[in-house]
Amino acid sequence: MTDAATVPTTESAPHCLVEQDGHKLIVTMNRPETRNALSGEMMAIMEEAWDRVNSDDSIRVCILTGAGGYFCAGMDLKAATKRSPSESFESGFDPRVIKGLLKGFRLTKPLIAAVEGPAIAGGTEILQGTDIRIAGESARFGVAEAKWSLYPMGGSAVRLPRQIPYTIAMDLLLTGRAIKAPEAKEIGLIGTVVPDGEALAKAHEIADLICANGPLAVQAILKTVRDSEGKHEDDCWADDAVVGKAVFASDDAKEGPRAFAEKRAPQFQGR
Ligand SMILES: C[C@H]([C@H](O)CC(=O)SCCNC(=O)CCNC(=O)[C@H](O)C(C)(C)COP(=O)(O)OP(=O)(O)OC[C@H]1O[C@@H](n2cnc3c(N)ncnc32)[C@H](O)[C@@H]1OP(=O)(O)O)[C@H]1CC[C@H]2[C@@H]3CCC4=CC(=O)CC[C@]4(C)[C@H]3CC[C@]12C
Repeated sequence: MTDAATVPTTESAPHCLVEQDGHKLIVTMNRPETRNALSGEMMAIMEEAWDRVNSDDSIRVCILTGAGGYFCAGMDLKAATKRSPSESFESGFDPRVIKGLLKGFRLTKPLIAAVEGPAIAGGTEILQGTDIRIAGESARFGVAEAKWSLYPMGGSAVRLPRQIPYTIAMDLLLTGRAIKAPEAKEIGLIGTVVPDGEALAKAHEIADLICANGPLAVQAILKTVRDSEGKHEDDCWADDAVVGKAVFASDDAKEGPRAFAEKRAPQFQGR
């Protein structure tokens, strides 16, 4: 496996690296000289990676990280000076679905974010499409778009107030100020703070725990959580039962209890 901190960082290097390590797919935004600002190329590679996560049964969990000790500084603001920011919407780009940023498109496998350094604007926006979020203690988060009279088109005006308390979401969205990892954990934007430089290792540790679990159970839990978002709980139980019964009917659901009784690690096949 390539170490993201040692990958080539010239403009000729791919803007995003995708590597499979056993059942894990690691997606690394790779433009460290711009703090991994999002480019069209980077977004296209991420879109392909998300399709691969959803379609490849050998992938059980995905990790999203950034090269060089940075997560992502959002849209490439310098590139945006070369033409009117709104021109991209005139050339067929439909912002109702921004797959690269996981807006209007969801993964069927868990996505873990490993954040070091800045995760600003689009960087904090894509974070909101991840399931488990780990950050080095000096990582910085914020939705800076309003500072440049831009709009958080990655979905934050809709998602952020659903993911963290309303008044804090409004403070972050309207001021554009950045917060450090301990505060981000306090408000529930991220789940775990580790010493700087250890976010990726922690993400692998958590990914390994998930990979050892029954993949059908993991994906079913994710599906129910996603499908029940925003619904009254009484409107969820019918689907919850269908999804749960399918997991209980699987070979893996026989293997799990058998492994427990035989005092050995289960060998799940995903069927
Ligand atoms: C619409 C969405 C989204 O909602 C909009 C945005 O994301 S707006 C982006 C706002 N970003 C910021 O405010 C961050 C700005 N940067 C900073 O504040 C700081 O640099 C930092 C805190 C990140 C780091 O600080 P440091 O002190 O550590 O480092 P610093 O010295 O400042 O920087 C080091 C060098 O890095 C350069 N740098 C940093 N950030 C950027 C940046 N954002 N862009 C360019 N360069 C950056 C800095 O200048 C330094 O360089 P030097 O040379 O050393 O000076 C949009 C989100 C994704 C968009 C889509 C992306 C793909 C597309 C491509 C197209 O062609 C069409 C459009 C689109 C589809 C596009 C559409 C909009 C989005 C969906």
